[in-house]
Amino acid sequence: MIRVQVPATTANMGPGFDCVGMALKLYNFVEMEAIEQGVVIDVEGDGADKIPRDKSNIVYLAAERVFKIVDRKPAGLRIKLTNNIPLARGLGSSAAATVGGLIAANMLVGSPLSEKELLNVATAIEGHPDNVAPALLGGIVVSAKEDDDIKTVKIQPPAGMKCVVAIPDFQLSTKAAREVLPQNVSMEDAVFNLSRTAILVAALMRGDFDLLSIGLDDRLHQPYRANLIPGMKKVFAAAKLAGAKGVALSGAGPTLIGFCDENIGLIAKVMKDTFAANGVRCRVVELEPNPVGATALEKISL
Ligand SMILES: Nc1ncnc2c1ncn2[C@@H]1O[C@H](COP(=O)(O)OP(=O)(O)OP(=O)(O)O)[C@@H](O)[C@H]1O
Ligand SMILES: N[C@@H](CCO)C(=O)O
Repeated sequence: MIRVQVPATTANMGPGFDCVGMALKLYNFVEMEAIEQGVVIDVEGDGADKIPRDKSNIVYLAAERVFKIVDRKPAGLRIKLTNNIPLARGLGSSAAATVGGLIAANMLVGSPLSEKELLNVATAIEGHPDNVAPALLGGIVVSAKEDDDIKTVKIQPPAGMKCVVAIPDFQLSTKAAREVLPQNVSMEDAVFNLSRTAILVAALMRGDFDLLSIGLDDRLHQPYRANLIPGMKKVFAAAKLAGAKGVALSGAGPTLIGFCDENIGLIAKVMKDTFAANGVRCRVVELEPNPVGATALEKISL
């Protein structure tokens, strides 16, 4: 039986749309074993009542992808999912499921695929690398797609960086949050995001939290998604007033994330209160950046 732990991730980090993401210390677990026949899927935890237990399950689909690539397949498969990452909230639940399925299936057939190959397959499944790369590699990962090959640069999260996430009680699928984005953007907005992404990466590498305020600014996706998340701009403003060094939409939302080095309790409170004042109930959780990516916890040969 294979057991894999996969971290949650916060993608984009403001301007780094589809190319920057960071792993967080919150985990899903994927267990997988070969059985004599059939497909058995058990799900516990977040979304257990919503996640399919048949061959449309994305963990199963990821496993099938590996079996097809390596042309080796167990007769039957048992999968158990234990989920702590909230579903469709912007914390990389689908990336964790995909990465967990790929790693477990690869191990089940003797690990023929390298980490790099798994990353390329994971990105092909997800459509963009910003969640799957940090889910697999840990830390903060900047990714660039070169055809089907993903180039990555991993940055260790700066010492002392803390995160607070405000997770609304409604779901927002990535698909829906991408449908509101424009097909084209102006040169001015493109340059705005280029400069902010460069500053973001410099700030993270230097551990310069004061640069985060400008480095998390974005014009490519957050302004368009604001209408889907009541109170988003007000929560951003309140968190900054309370001491957050920067704030962003986590992934495709609706979760909002604040970055700080102090005052985390106050920032968490104002984010929750400001969401509530705008009619959104949310759960606020303090989460640390995670230097470590997906990890195989044990491999037991039966
Ligand atoms: N553990 C899981 N097992 C099977 N399917 C899952 C699992 N976790 C998520 N999913 C599927 O992925 C969907 C959510 O993916 P989506 O990309 O919309 O959001 P997200 O990954 O949580 O957020 P984001 O990509 O913005 O960080 C769920 O509705 C479900 O269909
Ligand atoms: N970069 C993606 C992350 C969510 O999957 C987006 O913002 O749509």
